[in-house]
Amino acid sequence: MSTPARRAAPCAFGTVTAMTTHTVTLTGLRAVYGTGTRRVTALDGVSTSFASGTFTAVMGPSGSGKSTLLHCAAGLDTPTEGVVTIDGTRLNDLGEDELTRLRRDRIGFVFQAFNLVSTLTAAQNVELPLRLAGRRPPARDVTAALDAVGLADRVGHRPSELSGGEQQRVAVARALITRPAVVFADEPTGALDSAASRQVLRLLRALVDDHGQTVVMVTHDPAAAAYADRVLLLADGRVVDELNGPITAAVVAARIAERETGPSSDVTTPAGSSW
Ligand SMILES: Nc1ncnc2c1ncn2[C@@H]1O[C@H](COP(=O)(O)OP(=O)(O)OP(=O)(O)O)[C@@H](O)[C@H]1O
Repeated sequence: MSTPARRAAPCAFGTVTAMTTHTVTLTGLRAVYGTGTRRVTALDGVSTSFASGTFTAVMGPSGSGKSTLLHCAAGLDTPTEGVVTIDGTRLNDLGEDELTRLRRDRIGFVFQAFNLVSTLTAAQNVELPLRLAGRRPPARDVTAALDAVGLADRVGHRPSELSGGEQQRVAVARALITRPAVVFADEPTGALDSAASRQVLRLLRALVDDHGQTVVMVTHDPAAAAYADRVLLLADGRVVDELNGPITAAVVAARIAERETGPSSDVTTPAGSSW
């Protein structure tokens, strides 16, 4: 699957291969909660990076540290140790106000529970991050954002007047309105039926392919992970496996099953996979 980070770019002297840059870099992340008998190591030395214009799925058993990884990478949580860099900025060096600004301006969030404001219309929800930053986006920008997620005809609808899939697409439009460096999605299809899930996943995929957006998504669902370019598998707070394209739901499911029960012989792994 081609992505903007890997595309060959034309230039005055012919064609050059674009260099991969990494929008998000995590180095030696540890996250420890509680003390004494209540002490939990949620992340235990995670180092990885997310290339610009790529789609990464983060998977692993319940309690393996997926949400903690996402929250630390997004500056919502502070790791006990380690460094997070987004778009060249070290989060560790930022004060609370600067961190709030970075989250608001450079990061898009999509959560399982859409988190829309029920009294606001779709358009008002989309423009909310900019309003909170004291900016008033032109109406055409808001309409364009809703158009991009296939909801140009739902601009004036309130969340209760939209289906779950439509609400999540409003949340994706809201995540994009600031043109963020990276979109973090925490189980974005967890509350959706399979048809609505596919729409949201196709949308995230299209953002990567057509606009060079960087997307990092936590999911439990191998079918959702199959939309990604790369799958990271966590266990006990560590990255224990990695799968690079071509990725199918069957391959992801087989790799997860292998980790739980040992190798299976009935699913073949495509060349290039590297768990
Ligand atoms: N604020 C916190 N205080 C104490 N322990 C926490 C906190 N946040 C997470 N943990 C613990 O850290 C571990 C990792 O949690 P995390 O939510 O990152 O896992 P997860 O892989 O996202 O799980 P799930 O798939 O169930 O959502 C768990 O054992 C959890 O109980």
